Amino acid sequence: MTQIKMIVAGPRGKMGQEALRMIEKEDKFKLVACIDRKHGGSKVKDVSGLPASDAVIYTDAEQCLSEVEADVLVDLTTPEFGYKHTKLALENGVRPVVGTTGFTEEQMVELTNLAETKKLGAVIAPNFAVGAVLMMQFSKWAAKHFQDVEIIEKHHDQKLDAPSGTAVKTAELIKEERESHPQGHTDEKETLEGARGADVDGMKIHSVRLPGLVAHQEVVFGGLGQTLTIKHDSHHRESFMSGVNLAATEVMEIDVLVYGLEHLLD
Ligand SMILES: NC(=O)c1ccc[n+]([C@@H]2O[C@H](COP(=O)([O-])OP(=O)(O)OC[C@H]3O[C@@H](n4cnc5c(N)ncnc54)[C@H](O)[C@@H]3O)[C@@H](O)[C@H]2O)c1
Ligand SMILES: O=C(O)C1=N[C@H](C(=O)O)CCC1
Repeated sequence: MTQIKMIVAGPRGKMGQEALRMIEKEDKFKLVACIDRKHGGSKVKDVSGLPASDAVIYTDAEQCLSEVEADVLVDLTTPEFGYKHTKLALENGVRPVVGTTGFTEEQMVELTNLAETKKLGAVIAPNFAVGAVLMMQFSKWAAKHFQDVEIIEKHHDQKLDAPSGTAVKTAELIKEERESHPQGHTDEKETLEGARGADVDGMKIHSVRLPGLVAHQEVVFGGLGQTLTIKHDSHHRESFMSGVNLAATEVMEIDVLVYGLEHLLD
């Protein structure tokens, strides 16, 4: 069996550690290197808490992606470095699988064009949990029948970006079905700035950040005499790993960038 050779960026992070455990368990994957801010030149197995792998850690992403023979980069870092790593991967013929959220629209367009030029598969998925992908798809469907909606996303308090990538993607999917219009009372005034949340075409997004949370979202639709709430909870980061596994496998079969795991699910 030909193994898929993987680089993981952000191996000591909450998601990075889960990804290393998932890769270690799967015969079809082989960890060949990691990109980290620390421990350059060390082996993964020499860093406390990481699996027993001989893969070498690089602090220079460009050096790693140009020197190491790899098929896939899994990026689980920060918006700033995730973008840089994804671009470097594509420039060096490595297929990116990106969980990092918070990319701008301009960055998404640039990366999509770069993948097309290079004829390389790439996956950028704001949420790798299958339940969250279904929650987003159900919300798109519900938006055909309910025009008024608010999104409440709740995450742990170490998250850098707001709103979450999942909330942004959910709003984009709903926009495909919902006529742009203001919601709430026409004379509505905020007496405390931000009280009504962020605005996307009149629909509102509210971001909650608290210790104890992992990743949660409620999409609340309102109609005459009824509401519909579509809710998903990730209680553990293991919930994302079947999606990372699927993306790292399927990215080898495509030659364009896809945004969202739904493009790879049956
Ligand atoms: N798509 C999904 O399903 C999903 C799920 C969870 C988290 N996320 C996203 O994944 C990212 C990581 O989340 P997390 O909870 O693991 O965060 P985290 O803060 O626990 O981990 C981030 C890691 O990135 C490392 N890092 C930062 N800059 C780096 C650089 N230049 N080179 C290499 N490593 C670098 C940090 O040292 C840290 O270990 C975030 O953007 C988050 O929004 C996505
Ligand atoms: O922990 C995070 O950060 C998460 N971010 C994703 C997002 O921004 O949508 C979703 C899963 C967890």
